[in-house]
Amino acid sequence: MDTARTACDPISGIPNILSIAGSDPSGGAGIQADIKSISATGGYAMAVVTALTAQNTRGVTAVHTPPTDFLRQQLDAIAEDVRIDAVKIGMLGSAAVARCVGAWLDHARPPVVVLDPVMVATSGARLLDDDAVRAVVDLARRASLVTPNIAELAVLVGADPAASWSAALEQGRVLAVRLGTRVLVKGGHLPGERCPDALIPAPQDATGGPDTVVLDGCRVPTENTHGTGCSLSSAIATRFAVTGDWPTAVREAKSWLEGALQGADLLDVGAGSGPVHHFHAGPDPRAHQRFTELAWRDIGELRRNLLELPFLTALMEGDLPATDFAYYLQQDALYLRDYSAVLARAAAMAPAEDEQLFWLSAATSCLQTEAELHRTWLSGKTGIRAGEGDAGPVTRAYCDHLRAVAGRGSYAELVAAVLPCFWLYAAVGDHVQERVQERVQERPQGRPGGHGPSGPHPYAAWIATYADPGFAEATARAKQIADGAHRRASPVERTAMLAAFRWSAAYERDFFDAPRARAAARRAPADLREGAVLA
Ligand SMILES: Nc1ncnc2c1ncn2[C@@H]1O[C@H](COP(=O)(O)OP(=O)(O)OP(=O)(O)O)[C@@H](O)[C@H]1O
Ligand SMILES: Cc1ncc(CO)c(N)n1
Repeated sequence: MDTARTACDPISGIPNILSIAGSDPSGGAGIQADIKSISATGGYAMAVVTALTAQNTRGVTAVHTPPTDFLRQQLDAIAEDVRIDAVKIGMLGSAAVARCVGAWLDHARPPVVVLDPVMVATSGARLLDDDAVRAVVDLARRASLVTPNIAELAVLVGADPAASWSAALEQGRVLAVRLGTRVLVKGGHLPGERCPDALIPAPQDATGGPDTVVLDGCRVPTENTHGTGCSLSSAIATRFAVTGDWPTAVREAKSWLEGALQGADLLDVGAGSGPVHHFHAGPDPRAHQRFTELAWRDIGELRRNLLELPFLTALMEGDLPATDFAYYLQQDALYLRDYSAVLARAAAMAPAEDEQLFWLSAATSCLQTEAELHRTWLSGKTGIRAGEGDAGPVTRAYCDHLRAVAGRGSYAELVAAVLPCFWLYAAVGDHVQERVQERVQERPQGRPGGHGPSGPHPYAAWIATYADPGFAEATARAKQIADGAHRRASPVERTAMLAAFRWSAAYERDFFDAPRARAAARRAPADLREGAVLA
């Protein structure tokens, strides 16, 4: 399976996770646990049933396995319609079922597969035929990650169960080599105060790649551990689909499971080993994540594109055509007037006086900056002439987007929409400052236009404006306000916040590219074919 992928990028920010597993009607393990785990850790859960168990917290009394034809029909029905971001596989029960799932994986090729090689329930009941072990090994070779417990690890390497953590790690390394895939060794069944897990890289990763990552954890004093393995593997699949990084996914899933174990005794389900509390953290895991972290990660690629734009490179080099610079400044002045109005609207919607004051003062600063742009840069003194006075297509689209969110969005959504103008501008400023500082020190400010290779940097004075500490402070405060609004927001609002942020970030990038796009459009030859519309 593909392992070097990045996090999925669905519009909603919610990946689609498919569990292929057995049913536990008592709800603590199997697909029932998977659906709860996936939902609790930020995924959209789907489930294909391999087998039905008659089971409670004390044990399994019967297993019914529907025909594999029907299993394949369930799998195909999903794959034909839904984008699958990750698959988690649990109880397979028999060799025929394992082979059927293997054939479907070869056909559907989902990007990520986490295999929990379920053999025995926490209660001690067997959940896999003896002759099915080979078929599970075959399946495990197609997985991105395999998560056996101590007993399953021993069966898979054909040895006695490890009695110590170091013996378990050794068996994990043997298994990773045998399967050619990464393995999570779980310490849940070893004695001791600690409950460590270890992520062992696939052999091909290990050469120059990451080393084994040990994730320590404290043992939660509870008897209610039914379904921990199912819950953990589903949470890892989900967090990997969100973050694109295995150690991060395991760390986040393990920390979430620790909370679920801590909450387990609050539930009152059965007389045996009861289930963990999947929703100990509330219904939406994003409530516990910072918006700024989610959003910044979300626009990672866009940020890289932005910093590589020819406009910025030329600005730093000092060979940006003066006309492009003038166009940028003039569009910025037009933008700031609208942006100020939108910030004033955020002030009007703010739930508390300190936030109201912050947005009002930001709105005022925008108008002052706009006036300053005209006075200092666009007045003719600098040799820059403001071209025609209309808003260009990017300015227009960006302002329309902001005004639309201000008109129909919530406060949280509006805060997310105005944030990239602070944050990305500050990021561009840091980047440009860093790159040109040395050169600017050597060659003090000069005027745009005619500078020789040894002359002063023509944009030094402009670049110096990026270093404004007041702006950095305002950016930090805007981020803080966005995080607070996200904590208080509903799940639907949180999704809208991310979308609004993403759109604004894309317009920020396009804004810096607009002078080049405009110049390129001007240079494009007219279409003189018959029937073409002449401008
Ligand atoms: N009492 C506990 N306190 C903290 N973490 C635990 C505890 N018991 C298990 N874990 C953790 O739960 C996860 C699942 O481990 P475990 O070895 O119990 O899986 P499993 O045996 O496959 O589970 P299942 O009960 O579903 O068969 C691991 O991350 C492990 O470290
Ligand atoms: C259906 C099912 N799958 C997995 C396990 C392992 O906990 C279980 N007890 N039941």
